[in-house]
Amino acid sequence: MIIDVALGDRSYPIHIRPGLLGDAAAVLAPLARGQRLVVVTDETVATHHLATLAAGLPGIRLEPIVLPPGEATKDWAHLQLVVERLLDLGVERSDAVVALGGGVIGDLVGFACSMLKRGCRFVQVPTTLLSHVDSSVGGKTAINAAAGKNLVGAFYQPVAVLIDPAVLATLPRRELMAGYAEVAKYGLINDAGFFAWCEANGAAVLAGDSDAQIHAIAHSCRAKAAVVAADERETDDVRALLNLGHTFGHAFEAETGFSSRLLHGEAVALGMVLAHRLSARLGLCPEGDAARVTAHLAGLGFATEARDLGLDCSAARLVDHMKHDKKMSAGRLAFILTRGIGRSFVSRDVELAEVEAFLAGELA
Ligand SMILES: O=C(O)C(=O)C[C@@H](O)[C@H](O)[C@H](O)COP(=O)(O)O
Repeated sequence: MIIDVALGDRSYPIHIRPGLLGDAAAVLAPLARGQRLVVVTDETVATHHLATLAAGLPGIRLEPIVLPPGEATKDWAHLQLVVERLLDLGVERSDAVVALGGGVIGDLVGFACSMLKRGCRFVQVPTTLLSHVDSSVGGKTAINAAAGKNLVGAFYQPVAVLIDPAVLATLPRRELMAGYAEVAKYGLINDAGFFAWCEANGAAVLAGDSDAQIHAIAHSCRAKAAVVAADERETDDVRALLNLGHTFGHAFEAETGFSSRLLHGEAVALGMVLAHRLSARLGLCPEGDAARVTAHLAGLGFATEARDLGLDCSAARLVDHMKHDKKMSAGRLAFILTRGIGRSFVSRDVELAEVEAFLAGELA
């Protein structure tokens, strides 16, 4: 299956097929210069998948750059390391660097490629559910800064995305769940029918049912491709909807120091619950819809209560993190709220004092 991300002369295909990782020559061989491909990955992914990728590319020499796994790798030091290695390897603008891994690798490598010689090509080969359905598509590349998540980066599109859903078989359940939060997000943003599908099939996705996983991936990629085609650089209040749950989520992640104590998807799941509850408190969203979101995510095992995270922080401190949000403009935060399931919108009317009072109640 191929889904197009329609962006004029920067359009690219998302290929989705079980087994694709070990059979990628049709897409990757034409991108190899001098029968060589530079692949940036992490230690865990290299163990599981590098040999499979190589086996499907006979006659092509893979030049791996292997980084430590985890969110901490998405920093200045590793960005510099990747850029310097790519320069040492003589990567040219027309070369295509392969980003093999989850969101950390995809975001970091995409950003490195955006600046290498003012831009070389790159291919996303995502290996987690989260990167299949979200971070590999749309060209948001970034590293984290001391002030917050993804605060330094560029919009920079890959030339292709290769998704092999079979790789999910080796993904720990916790990582699968983190990705599932972003799947459910597409239903909550603007597709109540898909959220109903998630309620019926979410457990199957997490149990490894391949038909359910492929449906979830393909539906999510189509949804994200449509949003990105409509508002590539988040200027028209369309792409910003993909940040549903992220304003709360990024604040929680900042509070844990972007550690594995709280995965991005776990933070987003809780953030989506809170966005619905805050919307209900503001009289925008039916209480029943907020309760339905909580029930679905809690039923799958997500933490849906901020107080259960065991964070030793005040509501004021979380709101301070939110002040670094990229959606701040003229001192006001663009917050993704909702009028109900599938009815999210961008609001600039939310007072941070109101958010703080709401969070204080959630943390108590
Ligand atoms: O692609 C986008 O646009 C998104 O907002 C998708 C998000 O799910 C993703 O986590 C993104 O990296 C967050 O972006 P940020 O700009 O809020 O840091």
